[in-house]
Amino acid sequence: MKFSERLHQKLQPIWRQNHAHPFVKEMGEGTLDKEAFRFFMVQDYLYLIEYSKLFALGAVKAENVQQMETFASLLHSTMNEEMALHRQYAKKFDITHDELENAQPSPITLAYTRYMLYEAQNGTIAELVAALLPCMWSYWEIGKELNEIPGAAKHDLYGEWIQMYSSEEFGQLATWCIDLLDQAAEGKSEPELYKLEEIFLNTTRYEFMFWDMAYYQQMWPMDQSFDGKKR
Ligand SMILES: Cc1ncc(CO)c(N)n1
Repeated sequence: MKFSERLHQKLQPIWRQNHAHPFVKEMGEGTLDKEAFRFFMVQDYLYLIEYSKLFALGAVKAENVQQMETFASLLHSTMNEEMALHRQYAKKFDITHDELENAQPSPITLAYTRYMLYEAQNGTIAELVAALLPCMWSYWEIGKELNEIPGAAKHDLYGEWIQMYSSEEFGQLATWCIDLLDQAAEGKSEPELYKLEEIFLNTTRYEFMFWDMAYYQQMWPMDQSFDGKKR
């Protein structure tokens, strides 16, 4: 069995909780609070900036030119295609360039991105990919699942999101990451594979917390007087 299949099987119960999160469900039904989605889009934009750096680090740690090309393509697609979706939504929501530039990460955005960056910077290429794979893979699965709901992909607000993440292009990126992990896990010992599982589990957990953070629009609890603007 491929390592990715083993992970997928083992973590099914936790994986399912991500799909069942009210944010995801309500996006599919078209009933999600607009403000929660706006909050999500801003935080996800900040998330993707840091996430892109994992691909850059992947290119540095790549073990051959072909892997390097894959990471370069992933970096390019994330910054130019996936983030284009966020810029488009920003226009729809009247989120100005200034607001996006000055936006501050929520505690979960900060914790999640820094955790991934820590593993990417300090770990092997396999650990780097284990950290980023749940992101790509779960969004692709969620996109496809929501796309099955009649009318969901045509929804005024959430339709474009569903179209993006259920697209073949996005599926291709997710497949590349799955293949990268299977390649990198080849020949590894059980303790090393266990470490990969642990990282994959942690970012899967963070995925759930990211939905939760957006659904409840959670920022820091006590510093409303600090607006975070760069002066
Ligand atoms: C939090 C999060 N996870 C995964 C993706 C998919 O790239 C995303 N855009 N945001």
